[in-house]
Amino acid sequence: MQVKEVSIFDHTGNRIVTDDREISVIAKMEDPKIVILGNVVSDEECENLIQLSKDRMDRSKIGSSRDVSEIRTSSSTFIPEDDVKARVEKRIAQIMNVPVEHGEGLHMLNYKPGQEYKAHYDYFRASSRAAANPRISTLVIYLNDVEEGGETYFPHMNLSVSPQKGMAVYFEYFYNDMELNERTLHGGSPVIEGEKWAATMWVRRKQYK
Ligand SMILES: O=C(O)CCC(=O)C(=O)O
Ligand SMILES: [Fe+2]
Repeated sequence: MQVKEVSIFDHTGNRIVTDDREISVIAKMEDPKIVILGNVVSDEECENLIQLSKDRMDRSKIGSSRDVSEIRTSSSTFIPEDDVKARVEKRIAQIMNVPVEHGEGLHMLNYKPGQEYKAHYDYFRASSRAAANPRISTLVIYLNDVEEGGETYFPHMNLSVSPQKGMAVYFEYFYNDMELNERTLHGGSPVIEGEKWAATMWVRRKQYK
């Protein structure tokens, strides 16, 4: 008999009650656990997070050595310390069921039409230095509605999640069965019309900050 792997995401029911907000569980998949969540952040928080990072993204473009990677064509930045960021990160920690110090901090992504994040794993290679404190789970929060494209897709699961303002997708990849981890291959498909703003939280097994 196969023993079921343990998930960190052990919430039951249709709602996750955090200190300051009720998150709704829209859909859930097992092996690997992938959960679609609603009402994760308010419209105002979405706008605040975008505002906080907008200038930084713009600034990063002024630098001449802007990395052009075929894997990730979006622009990105870690958000500076701020009350809204702290509040949202605390809530995320409760949703992801890990101490806030295990999180890497909200990472903002902005995709313009044609920009994408090709299929990848969020976990580190076992041989990498970072693997001493591995990533174990991810939450991608959508901060705006995208007219067309920009889905988060999981090719091995035949699953694609449409970006909707305030919603999020959770997945984890610390399983003993490596095949389950490999199923979390995912990407952000190209934005076709409009633009996409998202915030990612990658979580480590041990304290990170
Ligand atoms: O933009 C997305 O939908 C995916 C983002 C992602 O995979 C990441 O930030 O690691
Ligand atoms: Fe990713």
